[in-house]
Amino acid sequence: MVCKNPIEKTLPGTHCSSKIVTMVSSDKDPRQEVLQAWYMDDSDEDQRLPHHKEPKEFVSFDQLAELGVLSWKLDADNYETDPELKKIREERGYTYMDVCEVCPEKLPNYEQKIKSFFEEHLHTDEEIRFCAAGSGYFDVRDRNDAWIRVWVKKGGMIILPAGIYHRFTLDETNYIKALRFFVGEPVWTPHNRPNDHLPARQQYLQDFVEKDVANQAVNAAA
Ligand SMILES: CSCCC(=O)/C(O)=C/O
Ligand SMILES: [Fe+2]
Ligand code: NI
Repeated sequence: MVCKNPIEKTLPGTHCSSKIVTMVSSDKDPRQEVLQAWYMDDSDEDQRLPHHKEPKEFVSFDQLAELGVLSWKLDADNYETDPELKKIREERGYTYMDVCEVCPEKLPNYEQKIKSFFEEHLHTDEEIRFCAAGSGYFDVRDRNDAWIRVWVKKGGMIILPAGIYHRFTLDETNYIKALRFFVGEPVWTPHNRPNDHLPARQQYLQDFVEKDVANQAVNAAA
C-alpha cells in the first residue's frame, strides 16, 4: 500500500504544539473513475440496465487481470497525443486504429449490429477498445461461466484476450465512441458460442483457466 499525504491533526484539548501525524492512504486506483466491474443478476430485463446482483458484488481489476482482461485510464480529450496510449500501442504492436460510434445515426445496420454485439462470442484476436466518449458494457465470462459486467466510460481502455467469451451492449445513455486497435489488418469476425474447438479458445483455456486450476491445486497441497 502506498501512503502519501501526511495530514497534521491537532489533538483536542491539547496545546497546538501537540500534534499527531496521520498517514492517509491515497491508493485509490484511478481506473475506478472510468471502469467498474460486477457480477450480473440472472434477469432478462433490458440489457442496457446495470443488472447488479442484490447485494452488489463488485469485481476487482486484479480479478479481471486473472481472466486476461486488462484496463487503463487514459486521457480521452487528448488521445491523439497521449504518451501513455502511444506507449501501449508501441509495446503491443497496435498498428491499426479506427473510430466506432455506436448510435443509429453513425453505425450502418444499427439494429442488426446491436443484436450481434450482444450475442455471446469470441474473437481469434484481442478486442481492444478505448472509450473516447459515452459509455457501454463489455460482459465477460469468468472461469465458472458467470457473467461479469465491465462498465467502460470516457477515458477507460479495455483489452479482452483472444478466445474469451464476451458480448457488448450500450448502457442507458445509448451512445459510445470507441477507438478500436489491432495488430495489422483488422479482423472483427465474431465466433458465436459454442466455438470451443478454435485454437484461440483452446489457448485461452490453457493460459487463463487451466493455469489457475493448477495453481489452486498447488496452493491446496502446500
Ligand atoms: C464499442 S465497439 C463495438 C462492440 C464490438 O466491436 C465488439 O466486438 C463487441 O464484442
Ligand atoms: Fe466483439
Ligand atoms: Ni467482441
